[in-house]
Amino acid sequence: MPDYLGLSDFDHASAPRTGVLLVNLGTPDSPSPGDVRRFLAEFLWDARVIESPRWLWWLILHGVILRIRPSKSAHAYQQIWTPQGSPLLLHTKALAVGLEKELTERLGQGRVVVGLGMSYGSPDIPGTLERMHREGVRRLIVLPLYPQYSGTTTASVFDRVTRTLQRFRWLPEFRFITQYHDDGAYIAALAASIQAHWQTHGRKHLLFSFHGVPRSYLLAGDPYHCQCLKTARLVSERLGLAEGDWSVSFQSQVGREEWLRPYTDELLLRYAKEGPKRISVVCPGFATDCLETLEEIEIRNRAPFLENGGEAYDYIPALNATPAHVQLLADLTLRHAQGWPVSEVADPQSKARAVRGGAGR
Ligand SMILES: C=CC1=C(C)c2cc3[nH]c(cc4nc(cc5[nH]c(cc1n2)c(C)c5CCC(=O)O)C(CCC(=O)O)=C4C)c(C)c3C=C
Ligand SMILES: [Fe+2]
Ligand SMILES: [Fe+2]
Repeated sequence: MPDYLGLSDFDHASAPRTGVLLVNLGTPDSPSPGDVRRFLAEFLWDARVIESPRWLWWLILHGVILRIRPSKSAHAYQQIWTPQGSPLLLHTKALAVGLEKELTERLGQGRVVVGLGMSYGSPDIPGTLERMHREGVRRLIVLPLYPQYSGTTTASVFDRVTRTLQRFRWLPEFRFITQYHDDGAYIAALAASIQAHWQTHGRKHLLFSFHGVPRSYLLAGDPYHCQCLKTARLVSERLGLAEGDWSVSFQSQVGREEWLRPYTDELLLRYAKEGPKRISVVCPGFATDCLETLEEIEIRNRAPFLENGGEAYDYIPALNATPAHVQLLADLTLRHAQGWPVSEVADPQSKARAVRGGAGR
């Protein structure tokens, strides 16, 4: 018999609340090889991330990758780990706290709950959704923190959320934000953060580096590549950049398959030798700083660039929990909540009815 999750102690006088589930990729519990291995085993087993035939991929993953990669990645994580934990988790938590505060100021105390879930690792999506359900969330907006849609990330969030909701007896109304790559406030926030960075560090050639995906996913219809290019173009236009002042590349390739090109590390080496020799790198696809920005971009790519003829290299931080980021996500969320009675209050009569006549709602 199915055992659906229900609320047998439901308080009929409680007001329905709107919930926002913020989702990010996830991160290991610690930078130890064991914890990194557990994280990679979950992440890289996701068929949205690696589309190879399951049996073949299982052999490669367990026979090769999980024997080699965890210690290499653990070393990288150790370089960016903070006393409070993983940067990705810290920034995403701060963003969730900021968003709940902002939405509470706009909608009123107790109307909205912001939960945080990670696709892989903790806090996990099922645990957070169950908590939000118990806290009275009857309308749910899921906001994956991926401005550009990709099957590898956004759709993976959808799979996890809907798999969890399939176990619920009482489903919330449900909206899912698939992307915000050309949202005006997102573009403006990126442009303002680049402008502010240049005011202190000087203006340079702007390289937009996005996380890569296998090129075969683009050819199969994933819109990610187009959305990355559009984000970069809109930010450049907003900054008033000329064509030669900016470029786009893709980072973090894994394996031997062809990924989206040009590759960030190769392009930087070419720029170091041939120019432009003064570069600012920005990574608009990452809502928060993480291993891929702090280790790969800020640390790992710097020395090869400067040792091969590059003259200046800076990394412009992600939007993280800045007020501009909180505001734009609050605007985005409320736009997607349109038509919902977010100011709905508890029905004072309903408890009496419930006590007298059973389920009186
Ligand atoms: C192997 C396939 C991978 C695909 C496809 C992929 C797509 C993808 N990833 C992000 C965002 C992040 N990825 C991060 C780490 C990371 N990514 C992969 C592999 C793929 N990503 C690996 C193996 C790792 C772990 C680190 C490593 O071993 O290199 C992170 C950072 C996590 C952290 O803890 O800080 C993010 C964020 C996007 C946006 C994306 C496709 C669009
Ligand atoms: Fe990744
Ligand atoms: Fe395209």
